[in-house]
Amino acid sequence: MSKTIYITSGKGGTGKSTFAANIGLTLAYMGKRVILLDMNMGMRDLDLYLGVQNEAIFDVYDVIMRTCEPRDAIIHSTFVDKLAIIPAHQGGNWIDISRADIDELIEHLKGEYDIVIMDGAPGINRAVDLCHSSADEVIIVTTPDYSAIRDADAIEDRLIKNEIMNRHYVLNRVMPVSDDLGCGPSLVEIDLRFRSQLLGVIMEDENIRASCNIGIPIVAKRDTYIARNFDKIAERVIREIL
Ligand SMILES: Nc1ncnc2c1ncn2[C@@H]1O[C@H](COP(=O)(O)OP(=O)(O)OP(=O)(O)O)[C@@H](O)[C@H]1O
Repeated sequence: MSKTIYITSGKGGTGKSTFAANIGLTLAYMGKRVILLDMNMGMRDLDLYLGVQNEAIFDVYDVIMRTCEPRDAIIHSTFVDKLAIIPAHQGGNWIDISRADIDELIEHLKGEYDIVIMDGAPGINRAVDLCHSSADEVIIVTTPDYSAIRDADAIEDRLIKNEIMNRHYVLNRVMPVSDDLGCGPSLVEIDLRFRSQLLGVIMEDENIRASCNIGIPIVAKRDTYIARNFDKIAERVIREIL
């Protein structure tokens, strides 16, 4: 059965799009048919991270506004044929979009893909409310900073209020030294605070930042510790979410 995952965060820049691109590609390498929807209207990055920015003609907003058919906006990844993406609009207006519009698009895509991954906007806003209600599962991406965790708490509160019970979180940009220096919360402290299940931990790594800049997701390099870590996270997605 096909599933929809919504990726969100409290604070901006925690690594949602980086995570979406890499987990999407990893799941596609594992044989799943995956489509990534960039729902961060006006702030699109996912097409850049997958190196398809020059192929984008139509986008999610065009599909929802019926300017084009979904197939016209779908871009196929060059890394593996089971991965596709619909980019976000550079402008667009969430006021024009209803929950029914998003549900209709997702239902259509679920007919052709095993997993629909929505890469969302940070913070609490109309976009988040509309998208997370249409998802089977929400993944919160946070960094191990007190500010990011406090903002992630606020997102969790909102999800709980809206009765979104299927929730995981990913801890991204972890630097081992911060524990030793006592200048950040420990992983145990963070896990105790979350009311969602831990899906995975990703280290701060310059190679991840560089891979975003060149449009080649880091997991495309299969023989790295980062690709092996994403394999483990993807196996957990398959076991606990799909
Ligand atoms: N584990 C990591 N190690 C190093 N750099 C990272 C890591 N994860 C993400 N980054 C970098 O952090 C920056 C922000 O990442 P990204 O765009 O994925 O965040 P985002 O949460 O989607 O942002 P926004 O809230 O604006 O949508 C990018 O430059 C990315 O390369």
